[in-house]
Amino acid sequence: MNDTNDPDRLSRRRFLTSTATAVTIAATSTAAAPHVLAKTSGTASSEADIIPFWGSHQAGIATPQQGFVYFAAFDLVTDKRDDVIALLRRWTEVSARLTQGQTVAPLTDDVANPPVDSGEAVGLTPSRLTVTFGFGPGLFATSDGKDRYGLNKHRPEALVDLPRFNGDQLVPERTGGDLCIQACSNDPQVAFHAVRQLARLAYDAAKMRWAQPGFLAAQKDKGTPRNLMGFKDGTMNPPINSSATLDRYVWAGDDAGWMNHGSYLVARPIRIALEHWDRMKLGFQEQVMGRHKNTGAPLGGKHEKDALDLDANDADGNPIIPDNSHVRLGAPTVNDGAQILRRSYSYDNGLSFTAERWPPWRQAMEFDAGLLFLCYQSDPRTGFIKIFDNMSKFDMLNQFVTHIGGGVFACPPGAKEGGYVGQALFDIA
Ligand SMILES: C=CC1=C(C)c2cc3[nH]c(cc4nc(cc5[nH]c(cc1n2)c(C)c5CCC(=O)O)C(CCC(=O)O)=C4C)c(C)c3C=C
Ligand SMILES: [Fe+2]
Repeated sequence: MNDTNDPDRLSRRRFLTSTATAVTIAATSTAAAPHVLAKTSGTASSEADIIPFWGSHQAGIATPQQGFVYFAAFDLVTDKRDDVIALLRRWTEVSARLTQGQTVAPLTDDVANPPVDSGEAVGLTPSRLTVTFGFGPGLFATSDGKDRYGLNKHRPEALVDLPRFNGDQLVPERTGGDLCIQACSNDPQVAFHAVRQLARLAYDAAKMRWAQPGFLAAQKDKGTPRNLMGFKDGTMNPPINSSATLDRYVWAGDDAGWMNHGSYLVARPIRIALEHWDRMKLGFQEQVMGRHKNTGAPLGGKHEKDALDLDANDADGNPIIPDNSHVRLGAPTVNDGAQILRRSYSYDNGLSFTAERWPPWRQAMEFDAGLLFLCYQSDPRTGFIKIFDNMSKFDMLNQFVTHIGGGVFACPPGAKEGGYVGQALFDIA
């Protein structure tokens, strides 16, 4: 297809000319939102619907979790460093607009060209849209002895390739990626729209590799949301309103060079054998998790926020919170103090044919559903890897869950207005 007939190229040209003048975004409210908002309605963007895009940290990490995510990983298909820079600039400018409730570029009446924006978010509020970018190991790789983008020596030490964990069944088509985008919003159509526009604007520089939408139901009492296993999930997350805690466990520090104020994301789609889980007795489900299902309290406790008593034994001398329960294996005290900021979403991909691995060895269409596990940390070696190494070997939960893909990504610091996400990396290199 020649340049004149390729609609993507035409809209790229129009996009580049229109954004040269169009993008000036004012900083807006920083008002804190309650955890997981219900979907908002109305057409006018109010300050409460807008999360500032520009800032020292990228939004979407220590931001109160929105109701929906659309996560996508991309492969870079260009061999030119300048194309990567242009892509990141374009993605940054457009994301800043979308998070303010604007279209990709001002809409026009030009009927001779594809629209500059696909349009499904027109009339919707941004609903606290955040767009968060990450860089996978492939951005820093060498290929055929050639440093792909001249970034090899700037690959952060913390951006390690994840080891193969016990039980991993990673599908290549749902694993890895040179770049990733996590779009979160209280409106699923807004989150989808954001990734759709950015994927389109990647043109010949990057192609989508895998994607996963997810949801997180708001509780009526604004309490901790429940995952598809029916348990409150997120109770013991480090508090996002404590900057000292975030500095310690989530943000990369002064010694991280261009990643200072950034964070590392580990993303893992985890399929849950819901049909199998639903046949388990309530008492056993609670032993697996180490918490009561109804209240979310740790076994032996009464209230959700009660501290785990890992030393408490029952009358027979057995630990009340079992040795191989999920929460014991995740607790900081058994992981040299390790903590991660979990930002996971349930997912539902419909049904798929499944041959069960347990009696009565049913073969049937089953829910292809689970948890898109997303966690942020200052260093995956002392965060996810430290905790999950043990979990993957001993956790009773492993009878019900399978890690089927994922990746690790360095999420750079936030961009200054007029700059682009990841600029500090390209400016030094
Ligand atoms: C480090 C990796 C972890 C994976 C993978 C993981 C998967 C996973 N978790 C749940 C449900 C719950 N997790 C809970 C607590 C919890 N989970 C992890 C880590 C991983 N989970 C940690 C570090 C913790 C906190 C432990 C603690 O400090 O007590 C809970 C309990 C409530 C809570 O604190 O959030 C639930 C429920 C599922 C279903 C799942 C995979 C599908
Ligand atoms: Fe967990």
